[in-house]
Amino acid sequence: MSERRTRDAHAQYPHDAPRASWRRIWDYGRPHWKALLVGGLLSFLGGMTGILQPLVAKVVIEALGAGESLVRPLLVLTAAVIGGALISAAGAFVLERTGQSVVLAVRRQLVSRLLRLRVAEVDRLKPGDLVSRLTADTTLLRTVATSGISDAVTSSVLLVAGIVLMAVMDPVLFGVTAVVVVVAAITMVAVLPRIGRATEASQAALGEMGSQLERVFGAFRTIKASSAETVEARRLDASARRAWTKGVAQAGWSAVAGVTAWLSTNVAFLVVLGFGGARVASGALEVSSLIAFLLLLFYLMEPISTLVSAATDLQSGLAAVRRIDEVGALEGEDTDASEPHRAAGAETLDGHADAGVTTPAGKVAGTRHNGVHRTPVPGARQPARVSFADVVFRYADGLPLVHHGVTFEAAGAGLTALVGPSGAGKTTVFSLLERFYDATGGSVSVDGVDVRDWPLAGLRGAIGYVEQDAPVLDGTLRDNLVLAAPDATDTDVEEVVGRARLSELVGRLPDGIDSAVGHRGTTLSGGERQRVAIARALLRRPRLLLLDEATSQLDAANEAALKEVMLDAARDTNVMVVAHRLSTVTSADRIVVLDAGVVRAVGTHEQLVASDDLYRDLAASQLLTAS
Ligand SMILES: Nc1ncnc2c1ncn2[C@@H]1O[C@H](COP(=O)(O)OP(=O)(O)OP(=O)(O)O)[C@@H](O)[C@H]1O
Repeated sequence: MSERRTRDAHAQYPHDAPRASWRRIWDYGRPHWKALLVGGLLSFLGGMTGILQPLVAKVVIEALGAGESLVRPLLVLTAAVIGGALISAAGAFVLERTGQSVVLAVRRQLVSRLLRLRVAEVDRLKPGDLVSRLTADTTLLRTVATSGISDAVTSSVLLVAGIVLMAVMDPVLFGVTAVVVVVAAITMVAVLPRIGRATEASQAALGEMGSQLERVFGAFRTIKASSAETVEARRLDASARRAWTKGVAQAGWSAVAGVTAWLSTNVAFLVVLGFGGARVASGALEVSSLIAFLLLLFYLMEPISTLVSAATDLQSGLAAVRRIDEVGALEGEDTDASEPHRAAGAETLDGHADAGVTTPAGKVAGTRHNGVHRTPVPGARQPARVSFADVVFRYADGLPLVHHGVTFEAAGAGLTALVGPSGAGKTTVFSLLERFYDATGGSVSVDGVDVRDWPLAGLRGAIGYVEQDAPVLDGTLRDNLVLAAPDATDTDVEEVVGRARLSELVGRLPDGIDSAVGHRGTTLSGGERQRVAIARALLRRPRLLLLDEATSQLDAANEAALKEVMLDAARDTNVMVVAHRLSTVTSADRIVVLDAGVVRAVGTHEQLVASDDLYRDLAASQLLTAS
């Protein structure tokens, strides 16, 4: 059951995601190799002082037997103990600091990657799971990519040094020890991969819990209103239990690894004591040599247990790396989308009135897009020309077609309304223009150039988009307004606040435009959120303004006022609206009637009332007649 769940979680990610390997963990540590080397060396030196102690102890015992002064060897021993502790502590700090740096670097990479994912990818993934990959999985990497690596290396070196010393000291006793250690090593090889698998399943269960939480808090009021707290708590509890079960399995296997290491050294200790004792009794071995051998074995316990926990951590790290790399294998957008808004605006504000001079990807002759952003020319802003030519589209393989060959033009300034029944594919038209998705067939073009040939930043910089549910982000009202136009001046903001009829709201809020609006704008009404979203889009001074049901929650007075704003904007901007309320669109310059993924008619309100049955029915159902 849980195996299946883990597989389900992976099924959303590409199958060609790289399999994590030890080398992959090293990839994370490599940029910090100098710090790793210093930290590793310090830890190694600290460990070496420990391993030298049996040799010094041998000297002390021999000095005791010979009646010599113990002061010197004891001073050396004390210096070795204190010095070793200090050196080990310094090494641990350097490694821990490096670990934090590794996590920071991975988180930065992941954040940048996540924000550049294609909308299509994010639409099908669970945000809670992505968040857990960014937080919990990167945290797992912290110790692994640094102290994990250095512990594995230093403990191995110490172990080898100890083994050589033991073999030199007494080959017979070493042979006895080796038998025990080999048995333990075989057990380890069987146990360690299970720790990795259990960790991965446990992390996946955590991610699932994050998704459930995100689901609950995304619709908290609905859950309350549906009295669904208990049911939802049960679902969350089930995820928590799965995480617990996997965590316990991981702890169980780690315990097996730990006890194997402990038993092997202790059994070896006892065997050496018995066997060595007999050899001392028979006169084949000096007492001091037996004590030194036993002490050496004793001191090797630490590198052995460190090696085991490093191997355990590395297995957990592999699990984390697999989950992080799965995000890396998701499809991202063209990197140019990260260009600053100003740069994007500069290009698009130049104005591309003439066909052929627009050069989004340098494909069309004329003014080349060569990375030099010309200063915007006031008044030179030209409305965008939009054209859909036989566009065929489905959201994903296996899903039905949404557009079956959509063709229409919306060229230049003016108001174009997309109307039609629910599910006809109106919002999808906007998603294709913004390149959230790419057409399966046909061509979507802006200014005569296929949107796929535009630099993304340039394309999106030309568009102001108000989504259907007018999202408002946590932050202040000002943060929300300048989101798409960070360089807007106070005067610009004030002007747009007035145009979007937000002045009264700003006057009422305790800190005016700098008041916090709460998570998802919960302190605002639905209509206020829509006006904020419209103001945000207007502030960008777009050449193409897309409004998806942008006035659906406004009262009559505000709707009428924003209709004026829309018509005003349409004088020098290509404004496209999706509206169910035909009152919003009667004055549109052109109305495109979409039905079941095809354009069935284009015309003005009067023309369509006269010529198109579906439009006439839509108009009649809203008590509208041609004026
Ligand atoms: N992300 C998506 N993944 C899969 N299918 C989707 C996705 N978004 C929309 N659809 C489907 O595509 C079809 C068209 O959706 P679209 O949102 O474009 O319709 P619409 O005309 O805007 O509808 P409405 O007026 O109800 O908003 C619908 O059948 C919808 O279920």
